[in-house]
Amino acid sequence: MRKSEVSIIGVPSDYGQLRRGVDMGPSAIRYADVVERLENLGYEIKDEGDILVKKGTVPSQLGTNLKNLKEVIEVCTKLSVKVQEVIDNGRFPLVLGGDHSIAIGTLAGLATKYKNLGVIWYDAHADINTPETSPSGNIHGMPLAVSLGLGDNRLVEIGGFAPKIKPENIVIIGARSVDPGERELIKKLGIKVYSMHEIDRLGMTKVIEDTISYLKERQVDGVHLSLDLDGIDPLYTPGVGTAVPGGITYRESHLAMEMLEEEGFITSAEFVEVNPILDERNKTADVAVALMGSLFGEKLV
Ligand SMILES: NC(=[NH2+])NCCC[C@H](N)C(=O)O
Ligand SMILES: [Mn+2]
Ligand SMILES: [Mn+2]
Repeated sequence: MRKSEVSIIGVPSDYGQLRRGVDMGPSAIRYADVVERLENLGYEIKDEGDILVKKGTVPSQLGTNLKNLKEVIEVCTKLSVKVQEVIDNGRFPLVLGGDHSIAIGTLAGLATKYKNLGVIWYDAHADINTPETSPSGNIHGMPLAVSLGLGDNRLVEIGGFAPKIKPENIVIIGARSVDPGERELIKKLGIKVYSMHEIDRLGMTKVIEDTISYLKERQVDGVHLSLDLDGIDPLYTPGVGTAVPGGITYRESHLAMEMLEEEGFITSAEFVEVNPILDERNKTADVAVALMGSLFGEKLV
């Protein structure tokens, strides 16, 4: 990790999907002692509090099939400004979700600072649906597409410019539930995917080694880790809204985080989709914080 000053940004939004409770993710992660965990590793932690997310609004679709579009735009716009501010202050942004739609805001903020940003998308899903291909209308299934400049213009134009990222700078790890339209787009754009098949065949060590050299070849000027807790097998992280069996193990995930830390090129991170209502005794938030420990250099000896 390059920076020793870390800012935690909570984003208590559940507007990107329809299962209530994921808005309590930031509280659950704080309750799992994220601040203490990282402080013990020698980091200077500033909890920036939560982005203001208006609750109890009447859901508006603004004439599309996208659910809660207006709310998602509001949240992501505020988040993008906050992320920029944190980077301007020379700090590492650590974003706590919230559902995965918030990545639209995180990436919009990052893209104002990094012109050739690499993105590691650790997830059971590809989250690269457009309004045309989405089976659900849920915006948490769309953040990669939006950040590539595809989809509803009001999302694409958040921050006033598009696209935020390049297809060749994305690596998806852990995919095992990909919609037909997403598959087509991934092929068309040539996006690098390590699905569960490749993780099984190559092993996580090789997957992360290859990911690192792939992104280095692209000469990225920063690497954002977007970690959806549903990338991990629901045995370990049951508290997620769209669980898919057959996922990455707890050990493999720690290994991945440790290897990324050793390389030292992760420049921002977000941990999303922790839903305490669906969880068992805060298990999923505990895993999230344990993985953050490894990502920030926790070692046994
Ligand atoms: N971030 C997530 N958990 N995304 C799940 C997306 C599920 C499905 N592909 C959809 O578009 O609705
Ligand atoms: Mn997912
Ligand atoms: Mn996701």
